[in-house]
Amino acid sequence: MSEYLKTEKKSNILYITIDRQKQLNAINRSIMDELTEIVGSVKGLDVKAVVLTGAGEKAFVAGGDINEMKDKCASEAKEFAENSHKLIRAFRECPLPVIAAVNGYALGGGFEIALACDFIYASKNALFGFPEVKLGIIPGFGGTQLLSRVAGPNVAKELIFSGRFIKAEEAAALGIVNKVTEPEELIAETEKYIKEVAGRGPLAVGLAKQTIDKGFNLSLEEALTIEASAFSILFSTKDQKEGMKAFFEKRDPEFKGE
Ligand SMILES: C/C=C/C(=O)SCCNC(=O)CCNC(=O)[C@H](O)C(C)(C)COP(=O)(O)OP(=O)(O)OC[C@H]1O[C@@H](n2cnc3c(N)ncnc32)[C@H](O)[C@@H]1OP(=O)(O)O
Repeated sequence: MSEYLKTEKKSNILYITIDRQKQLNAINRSIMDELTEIVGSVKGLDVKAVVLTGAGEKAFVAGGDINEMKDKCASEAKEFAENSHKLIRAFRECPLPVIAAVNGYALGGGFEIALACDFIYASKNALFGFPEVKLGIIPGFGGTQLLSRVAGPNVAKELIFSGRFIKAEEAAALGIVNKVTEPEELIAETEKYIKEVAGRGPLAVGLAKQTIDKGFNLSLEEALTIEASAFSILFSTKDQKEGMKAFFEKRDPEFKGE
């Protein structure tokens, strides 16, 4: 594994920490590829959620590695951007909730990988922005599309055209961040949420994620078809029988993910 990626399994959670603090956790190609591989292989692990975070207090990720990008020609840049999109797909296909716990700078590619997660919890000291236009480029790890989908094209245009940084509270007001915490409470608050989800039916959580993501860009009619199909699949699981039985027996369900 890359010296810049740390993984730890703790209380039902897989923590992935980007740890390249001298460069404010800027991500290069090998970090991106390994991150994609790790997220793509969580299925076999006995965990309920994935938390992606940055080491240290200063940055989540201060962007794609500018040093690595500076001499690329157009075709190399295209390949680089397309490769990074594999990470977005890996996050989407992961059957578990993937939460970005953002501390400090989440800029450019860092903001993009946070947006590629299911949602973002951020500490008060987090700063989000797309400074790419200051470098003469645009976001290329999916940011133009992901931010538009999360906060609307008008917000995406305002932030991307200017390269302006926004604080966690403003990002929350725009619907980009789900929760703002004190810096020292970021991980504890994220864990509190995951503890809540851990008691729910894992197949239901995974299918809810897929249904929301798949349906989001379709017409309402097409999306409702996907929902009906996912809903019906759950009725052939033991978890559904257990969940409803437990309701009438006035006890907590014991889901097995079957
Ligand atoms: C498709 C994706 C595209 C992209 O993501 S493009 C990149 C988008 N991100 C940026 O443009 C942000 C670049 N970084 C900054 O503007 C600044 O940093 C900060 C405002 C985040 C922090 O400033 P300060 O506190 O003064 O720290 P410092 O001395 O600039 O940074 C510490 C070291 O970290 C390196 N570094 C920071 N960000 C990146 C990066 N994105 N790529 C490569 N290196 C980076 C610096 O160069 C420096 O290194 P040294 O100590 O050797 O001078």
